[in-house]
Amino acid sequence: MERQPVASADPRRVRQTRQIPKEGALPHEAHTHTHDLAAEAFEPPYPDPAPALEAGAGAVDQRRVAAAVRELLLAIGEDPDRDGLQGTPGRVARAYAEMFAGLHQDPAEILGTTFDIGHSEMVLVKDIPFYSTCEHHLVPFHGHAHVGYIPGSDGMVTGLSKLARLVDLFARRPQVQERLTTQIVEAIVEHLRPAGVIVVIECEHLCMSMRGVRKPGAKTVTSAVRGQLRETATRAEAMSLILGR
Ligand SMILES: Nc1nc2c(ncn2[C@@H]2O[C@H](COP(=O)(O)OP(=O)(O)OP(=O)(O)O)[C@@H](O)[C@H]2O)c(=O)[nH]1
Ligand SMILES: [Zn+2]
Repeated sequence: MERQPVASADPRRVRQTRQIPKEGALPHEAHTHTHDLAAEAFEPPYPDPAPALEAGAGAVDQRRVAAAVRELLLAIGEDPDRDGLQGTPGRVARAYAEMFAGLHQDPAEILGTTFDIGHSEMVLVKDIPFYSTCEHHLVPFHGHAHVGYIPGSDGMVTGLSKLARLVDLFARRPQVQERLTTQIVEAIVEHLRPAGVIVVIECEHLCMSMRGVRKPGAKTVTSAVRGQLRETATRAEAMSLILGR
């Protein structure tokens, strides 16, 4: 399979990697390297840039991510050259390419598939699982999205899977839950021109569970509503469908 081009590495990073001080280095850094650290940072196993799993992944500079992860490991007092960590910068780079692919995707491409079936009642896809990354701590937040809309007067609907793809597109970015919620709503308003839209998101934020305030299980619920779904009766119908498990 043909690999996606990866943006060229920033030469400043190469120099920076070369200048890792040896004097005063931690004990694990004391052993002699028989090869250039910079070259090592850009060769397999760090990184072996992943083929783009999906649109957008190829636009993440995996070589630069790998070099940064190597620095991060050194900064926390680890030895990036020990068994077990040698492939880690490359792995993280490949994972980040996937986790942040949404930065480089266009919602218009997802919502371009529409069908004129003359449907004018609410369509709701609920319990869409997703994983995102908290932009404050770069740890995951995850949960479920519920996406509903009432088609516009032209009766145009989109494919059901496209609503789930739209959630992933915005989730695969450094995010806060509130922005994730409104971006999904705004994309549907812009591209489907519906009569109404509702998005409800329920999440657990690992930055609140595993560190900091340490409240595992606490759920954050956000909603964004536009058009006819702001009206009391239609909103209540949508909420009862969402909450009815
Ligand atoms: N509104 C909002 N806040 C978030 C989200 N994700 C994380 N946060 C919060 O961002 C805040 C960052 O607060 P800071 O005081 O700058 O960072 P901190 O010292 O690490 O805060 P603590 O998490 O309380 O330890 C925290 O209260 C997080 O709970 C989100 O999606 N939306
Ligand atoms: Zn956080």
